[in-house]
Amino acid sequence: MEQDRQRLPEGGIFYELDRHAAKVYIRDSLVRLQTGGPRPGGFVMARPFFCPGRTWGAKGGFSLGLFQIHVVTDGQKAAQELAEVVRKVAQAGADAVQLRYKAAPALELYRLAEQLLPVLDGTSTRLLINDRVDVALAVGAHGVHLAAKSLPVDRVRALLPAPMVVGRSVHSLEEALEAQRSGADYVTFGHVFTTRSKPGVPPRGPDDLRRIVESVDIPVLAIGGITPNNAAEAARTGCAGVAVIGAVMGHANPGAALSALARALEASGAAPAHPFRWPAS
Ligand SMILES: Cc1ncc(COP(=O)(O)OP(=O)(O)O)c(N)n1
Ligand SMILES: Cc1ncsc1CCOP(=O)(O)O
Ligand SMILES: [Mg+2]
Repeated sequence: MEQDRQRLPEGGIFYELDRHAAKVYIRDSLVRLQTGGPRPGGFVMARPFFCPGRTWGAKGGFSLGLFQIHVVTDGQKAAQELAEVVRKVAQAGADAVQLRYKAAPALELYRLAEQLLPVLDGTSTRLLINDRVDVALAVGAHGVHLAAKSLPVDRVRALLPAPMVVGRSVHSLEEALEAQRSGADYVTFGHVFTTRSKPGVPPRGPDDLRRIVESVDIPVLAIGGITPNNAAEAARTGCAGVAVIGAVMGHANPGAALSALARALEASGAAPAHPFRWPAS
């Protein structure tokens, strides 16, 4: 942040930040304001590139970058193609890529993760590993996402250093409360909307998502059938963001798909009830 500073004639300092640094700065400042933490050191101005004519902040809609977008891999892509998609979504500002490849042996998952970490270098996108705590630790990922049949959250929390996050998929209020009691940093609830990943299974819907958001004190991500068309509806439940497979991994232009989701979340005018906070690494 230091290298691009200029003193303004009006007083104050102008920092030209790249897109990721700006997003992280704005988001952290807003979280601090929302949660009563120390106030940000500077006045933050954001140019609303996606919403011309709208002045953010005027009506409490200043929520740029508060919503998480986690891209979950679909386990179908070859390593080279996966790395390319990950590069694109990281450049577009994805908060996390979750490597989910349930059929892969540990070594294959490890090699994939090892290949993805340098792709994320210099971006604000974190790497999470689905289920395999050993792989997450061995490769130095930013955290682990636990499934219903994964190891218990409290045992995993005890194994991982504090900067590594532990997330857990939940499918009911009881599971969400249990995950919170056990020390999960966040939970994911779904499937919220109809999704090809769960053919024939009725979605749980945004009302159930809202009940969970209102019952726990940790961030809740929405998953299942999330697209730019329904992301705002999810955001209005107070969830902390979304996790997606198809809308991004299945898109011909994953970067553009990620940006479309981000625009839809921000344009909802909603803010997370419990914003997601990544530990300092
Ligand atoms: C962020 C996120 N949320 C939910 C899931 C789904 O979890 P899954 O790996 O399918 O595990 P269970 O549904 O069996 O608990 C995910 N992978 N990521
Ligand atoms: C892994 C998982 N868990 C609940 S829904 C889902 C799949 C989400 O995929 P999509 O974003 O394509 O609906
Ligand atoms: Mg599942």
